[in-house]
Amino acid sequence: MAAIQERLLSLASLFGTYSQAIMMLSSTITLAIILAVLSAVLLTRRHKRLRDLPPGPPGWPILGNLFDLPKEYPWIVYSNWSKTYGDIIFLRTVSTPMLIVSSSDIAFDLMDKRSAIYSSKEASVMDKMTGWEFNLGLMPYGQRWRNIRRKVHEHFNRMVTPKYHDKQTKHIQAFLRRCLTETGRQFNPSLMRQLVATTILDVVYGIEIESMDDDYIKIVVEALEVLGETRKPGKYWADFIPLLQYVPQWVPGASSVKFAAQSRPIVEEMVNKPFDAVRNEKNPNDCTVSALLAKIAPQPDIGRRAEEEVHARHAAGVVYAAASETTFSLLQTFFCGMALNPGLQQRARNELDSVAVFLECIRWMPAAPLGAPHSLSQDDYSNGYFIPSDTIIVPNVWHMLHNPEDYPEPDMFNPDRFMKNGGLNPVVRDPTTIAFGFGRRICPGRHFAKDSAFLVFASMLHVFDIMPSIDEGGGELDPTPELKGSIIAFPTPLNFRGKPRSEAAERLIRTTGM
Ligand code: HEM
Repeated sequence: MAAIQERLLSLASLFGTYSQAIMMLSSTITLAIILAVLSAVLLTRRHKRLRDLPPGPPGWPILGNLFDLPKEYPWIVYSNWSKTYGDIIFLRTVSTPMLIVSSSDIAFDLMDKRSAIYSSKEASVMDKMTGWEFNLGLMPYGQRWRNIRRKVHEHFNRMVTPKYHDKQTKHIQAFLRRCLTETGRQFNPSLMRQLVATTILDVVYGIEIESMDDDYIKIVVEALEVLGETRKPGKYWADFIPLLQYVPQWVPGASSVKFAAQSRPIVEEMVNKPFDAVRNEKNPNDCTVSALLAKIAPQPDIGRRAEEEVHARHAAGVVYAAASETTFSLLQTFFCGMALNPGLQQRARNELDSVAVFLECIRWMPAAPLGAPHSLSQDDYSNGYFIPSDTIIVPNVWHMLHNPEDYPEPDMFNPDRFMKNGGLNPVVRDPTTIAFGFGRRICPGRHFAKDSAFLVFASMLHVFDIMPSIDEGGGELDPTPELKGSIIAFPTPLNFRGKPRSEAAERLIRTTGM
């Protein structure tokens, strides 16, 4: 009897296992079918979405458009591509999708109106390796960005910047005196770099320097060269194959690692050296950093205070870096434009005309011809095209500012395009709404940059005539420049010189602000 019971039990258990197995099998099959259908649907949708990508050069398997990326004048190459592919061009470099936007309307639609999802940024592998990751302009959208941005905004918003006019004017007067020694055949552009660097060092760190050879100027120029170098398309492979960042320096071809190891100390010095000089000073001069530190000091929580100090360090560092070469480029453009248009200089002394001159300088040779890329944080559609999450959005600012529909004869330097009946023409698109970036990431230093430009324009034109430079035989050189560079671009060559307008003007320069 027991044996029968045992057989029955084992049969039952066998039957149970079998039925469980059947159930498991059938549920696995069902799951597999569901998964298969789901993935087929997803694949079809994905495929459809990939079919919906904006047009662009075809590229290679895996590497995508890596070899299509232009090494020189990318804004012109992208501008030419837009004639074939339209206002939005899709590219892919290995795994990074990129969208080149050539229309200002689309740029506003994406980065301004949809700024909730188009405001992030992503530091590249090379940015991280070279120490540039601290830069607000490369920081993902989030709390850290918000905190540092707030610090920059507090010290450079429209209401605050007039308080810097005295410092700006003092440095312009010193610049004009230095210009008196340089009124030969050709203007020395390093005088302008010195003006910009001394002003921003004084405003941000309260540090006053006299010579162009000063370390403080060298480090910012060199650190920005590092940034420009890493932006050269296809130059450092670690950006496309991140594993390369772990290759030891001695391995042949480890150029990304070698370059980063040389560059990092330069970038760190730019951020730390002037900041520590203020921090270690018992009675620092009135400046952005001393104000930031004074605000942090009462914070009781040590951890919070340390974090705030790092943010202050990075806020000051990014202003120092972001203001220097951009403003230098803008001033060079002004001098080229003036040398090309001697007749305009008399009029440009008038306030409204000087606004038109400023707008035309910003438009004609934009200091950041490809703006600064934004990153899209979720899938999106634009103009019927699919734009995948994490796409890098590159506004072709140069193309937008050279669009003949908005700006007829765009290659001409012609401030009159902004004037009508003795006033500013409201119909002409304001180039500052494009050249200073978009949406939540718009340049927070634009008011300071504008003030710097107006003060230099007015002071220079008051006492100097700007004219084409002359060669050894006394012949005039053509001051028409072309725009060259990378993340920041400059008019080149600089064929202009300055000459005091009169003896009285020269006396004024020598005696003012001494
Ligand atoms: C002619 C002068 C200047 C030009 C053309 C310029 C242009 C730009 C552009 C195109 C951006 C990127 C905006 C975007 O991502 O959409 C930017 C960002 C920035 N600029 Fe400027 N800029 C100039 C001067 C300055 C000055 C004088 C300062 C500081 C006082 C400054 C501080 C910054 C900072 C901190 C950012 C990063 C903002 C962020 O990502 O939130 N810039 N600038």
